[in-house]
Amino acid sequence: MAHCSSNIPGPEWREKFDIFGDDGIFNSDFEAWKLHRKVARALFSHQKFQQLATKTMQEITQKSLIPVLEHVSEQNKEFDLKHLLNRGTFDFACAITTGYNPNFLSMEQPEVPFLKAIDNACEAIFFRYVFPERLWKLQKWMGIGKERKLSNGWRSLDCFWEECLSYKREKRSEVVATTSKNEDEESFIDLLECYLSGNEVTGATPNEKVMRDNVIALILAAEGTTGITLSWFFWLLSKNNPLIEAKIREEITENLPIQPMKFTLEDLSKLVYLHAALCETLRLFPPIPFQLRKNEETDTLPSGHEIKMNTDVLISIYAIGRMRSVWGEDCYEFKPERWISEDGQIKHVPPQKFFAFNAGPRICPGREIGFNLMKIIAATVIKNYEVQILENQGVIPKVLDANCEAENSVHVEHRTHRGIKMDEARMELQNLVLSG
Ligand code: HEM
Repeated sequence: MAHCSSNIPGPEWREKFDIFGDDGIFNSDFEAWKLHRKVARALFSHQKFQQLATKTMQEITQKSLIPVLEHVSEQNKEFDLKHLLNRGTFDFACAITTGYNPNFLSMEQPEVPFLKAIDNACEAIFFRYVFPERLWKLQKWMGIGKERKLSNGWRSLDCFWEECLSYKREKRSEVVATTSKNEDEESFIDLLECYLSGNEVTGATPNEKVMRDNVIALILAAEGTTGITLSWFFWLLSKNNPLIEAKIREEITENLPIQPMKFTLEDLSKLVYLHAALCETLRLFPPIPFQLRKNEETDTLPSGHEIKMNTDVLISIYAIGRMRSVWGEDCYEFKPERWISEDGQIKHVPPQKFFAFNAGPRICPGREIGFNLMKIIAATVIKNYEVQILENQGVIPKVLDANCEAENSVHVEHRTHRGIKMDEARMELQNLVLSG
């Protein structure tokens, strides 16, 4: 197989995902990307960052999630779980990135323009892929349709960034002014703190655009993935055999302390069955359902297909998770057992097969943090509550409506279940879309 540079997003990707900025890890290539990648890895493995992540996870479950769930369960109220989980994971992502927990997961449920902006942006970006370039560029120029929503979303992201930066600067000047530093704050670092203090993790303070783009990228990377995976997880549990939920509950009872619900990372590592159920959720509903890459040189795929230079290669992660040839005849079934080896541990599945975290040089560096966060939230909910999904509401992944009426597939969240069980031929086709 010839040299393949398909880990490079390329200029078209950057143009379509412009809202996330040219100067962050998501949209950069080559040397610039290598530098951002090095920073991300150094930060995620830093002890003080990991302490911040663990402390934040505990705080969000104790001070925000449990009070809200107590309230709704006492009142026997129906509520939007996805909404709640997105807020919790957003608070988490914001705290580890900027040191600021906006407390959007609270009884008050304040408006979150950032989340709305992201939703609108994703809709508009999808539209940019589905419709001819000239059409969306015209809309952009005229400031109408989805492009208008996108530019409003852009303003919300920038406002949010300004808020985080002012908060951080104020905090830092308070610390300098009082000289009596708060022990807790002194012992943790977040990305913005590293940038502003010129910490060895990030090096000399970069310009504001680099900070903005990477802070937004990290918030998106952590929030947009974990919140939605947890929503699918609870939905799959309620739709499938109640024995799976019972098994998870039993595992939690056996391995986690009773009160208070304070888990260590070691406790979490004992939750093998829960881990397996989360992997199974990610296989069936990967929160990043496709990847687009640009080929720098003419290349040959393992299937024998030749792809010409500068070809867009669209890889459907969603389809790979549902192929019989990859996962077997039972590929549509929700079976945590497929992830557990004979000695009761999680099986190693190569990333080329389990693609939810990507594979190769751009593989997700936040996988462990993501699993820990999801395990804490899932364990807290399952141990204390029973989640019942309301009947008669269709649920379908937003960007994957098989019939692909663009308006509906992006606007409508609750619909009949059509489109999820697509046949394999269609999957194979979706798996590789080549355009010259
Ligand atoms: C369910 C959890 C998660 C899933 C399924 C997931 C999946 C992915 C995928 C598929 C990519 C590749 C995107 C691309 O190249 O287009 C990615 C990249 C990335 N993820 Fe995650 N992610 C998760 C959680 C997290 C968390 C919690 C963090 C941070 C704390 C994180 C940080 C990142 C970063 C920084 C990148 C960019 C890496 C690069 O371009 O080199 N992720 N993730």
